[in-house]
Amino acid sequence: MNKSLRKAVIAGNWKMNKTPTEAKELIAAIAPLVKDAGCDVVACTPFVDLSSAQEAAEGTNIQIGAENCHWEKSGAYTGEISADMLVSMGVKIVIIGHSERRQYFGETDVTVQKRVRAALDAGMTVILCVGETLEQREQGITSELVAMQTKIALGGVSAEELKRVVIAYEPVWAIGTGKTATAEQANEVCHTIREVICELYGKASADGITIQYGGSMNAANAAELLAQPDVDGGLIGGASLKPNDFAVIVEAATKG
Ligand SMILES: O=C(CO)COP(=O)(O)O
Repeated sequence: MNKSLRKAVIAGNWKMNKTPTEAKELIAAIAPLVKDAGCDVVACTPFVDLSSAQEAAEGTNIQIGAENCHWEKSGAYTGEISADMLVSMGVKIVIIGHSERRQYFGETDVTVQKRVRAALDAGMTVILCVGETLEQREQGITSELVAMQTKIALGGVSAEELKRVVIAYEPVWAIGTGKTATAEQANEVCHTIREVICELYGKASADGITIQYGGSMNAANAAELLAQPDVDGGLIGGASLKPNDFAVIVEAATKG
């Protein structure tokens, strides 16, 4: 299907950056630069920044999202935040399964699946992250690995629910390293993910799902990555903290 019929989504992942006051300033700086965006624009912020970011985003086309959520609705889970809590404050988008969660906080494919379930049950849209390490790429198992991560994460997700899932392909070796996948590498894996979706849900779902690339996407390389036929957007770390760079990426998605 023609890529232009799919929704392009550029999402910032602020990671553990910015205080609430700084969040407000950053959203205020980004908003005028992206107001004419021809794609969805999202900023996923630390939990403590959500309120101030939402306040600053009011009346703009920027949607505010979270970076994680727990799979239970409530309970004895010290330090955790549930999807219902996010929804109660008007947050409708959440990143699940980011490689930094997998790498540093014991996230597994199974816990990713549980979090996806909880977020969808709460009515949220999920940005599901998958991607291989350098070692896995060198072993030649990228396709199998990414297919497996995708299949497990989406276990039990219906075709209807899938409409609220965006998949972000983020090669671990390209995150925060300045090392970007080539446009061909990015497209190849995004295409593989689309084939997995086709296998699981059929062609209409595969044609309709938004698949992002993430990993050192910046103002200089965004246009080439976003022009690829299977790359429908980006999940942006470092460059999402720089208003002008982020705006250039949004502009590239509008054209791509
Ligand atoms: O992890 C990422 C987005 O989720 C990518 O981070 P960088 O853009 O800083 O490489």
